[in-house]
Amino acid sequence: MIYAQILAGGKGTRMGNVPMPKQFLTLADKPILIHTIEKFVLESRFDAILVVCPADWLSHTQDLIKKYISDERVHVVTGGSERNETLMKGIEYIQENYGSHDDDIVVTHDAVRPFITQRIINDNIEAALKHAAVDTVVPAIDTIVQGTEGKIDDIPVRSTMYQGQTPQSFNIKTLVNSYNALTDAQKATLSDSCKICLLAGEEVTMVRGENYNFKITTPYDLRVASALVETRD
Ligand SMILES: Nc1ccn([C@@H]2O[C@H](COP(=O)(O)OP(=O)(O)OP(=O)(O)O)[C@@H](O)[C@H]2O)c(=O)n1
Ligand SMILES: O=P(O)(O)OC[C@@H](O)[C@@H](O)[C@@H](O)CO
Repeated sequence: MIYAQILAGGKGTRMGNVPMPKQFLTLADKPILIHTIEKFVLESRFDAILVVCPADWLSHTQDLIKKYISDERVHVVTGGSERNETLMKGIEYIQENYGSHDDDIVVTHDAVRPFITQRIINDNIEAALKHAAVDTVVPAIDTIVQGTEGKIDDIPVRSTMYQGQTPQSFNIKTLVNSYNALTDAQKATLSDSCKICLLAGEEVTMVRGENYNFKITTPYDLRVASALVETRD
């Protein structure tokens, strides 16, 4: 089975003083989350598409999906307090409702990356059918500087540096086994999901992202996203 999981369980604190978590803010004519779901329902190979949202936004999310999306594969699930807890809640839902098979894969995506393309989704599915873990990346444009307490520790060779995006896609069994093998201290250091597998010693394959597949994190990002939507319409 091939699943999609759209991670929409965050609060969007870096978006500042807005009335709702950023995934529900309007971009052009509809919520950011809906733009993202629309890209996923176009892919017919998904058996189910989970939208994992904050507990107190469950009925709002269900109402939005009723209004904008008519696809029976879409299900709304309650997320967790950390991003990877949200991911694992979605996996629990999959295993409880559809069972567990060795070749099951999941394509996970940030709800707040609405400019994902069909090419990126397709490349993730193809790669995850062959490899246990897959990340979507773009080559670093700026030089990456590593530092602590105001001083540079290292300036890695830029040609080996990438910026991680989503989707991040996994063989579900590998993901669950890797997550269960981590200590709480390791879990606390994670800023993405591919590192779950990396820390567990699994190989993680890269597929090409796009610069416009950026994450809407700050008010600046929302302005850029609004400008992009307008020029595309
Ligand atoms: N407990 C969480 C935290 C985050 N996310 C999702 O992960 C994606 C990327 O995370 P990020 O941009 O960090 O979102 P927030 O955690 O909402 O933002 P912030 O860190 O500014 O509060 C978002 O779609 C967000 O909804 C999630 O599903 N569950
Ligand atoms: O660290 P942040 O909370 O900004 O983002 C967490 C994830 O969303 C992020 O790691 C993926 O989008 C990959 O970059």
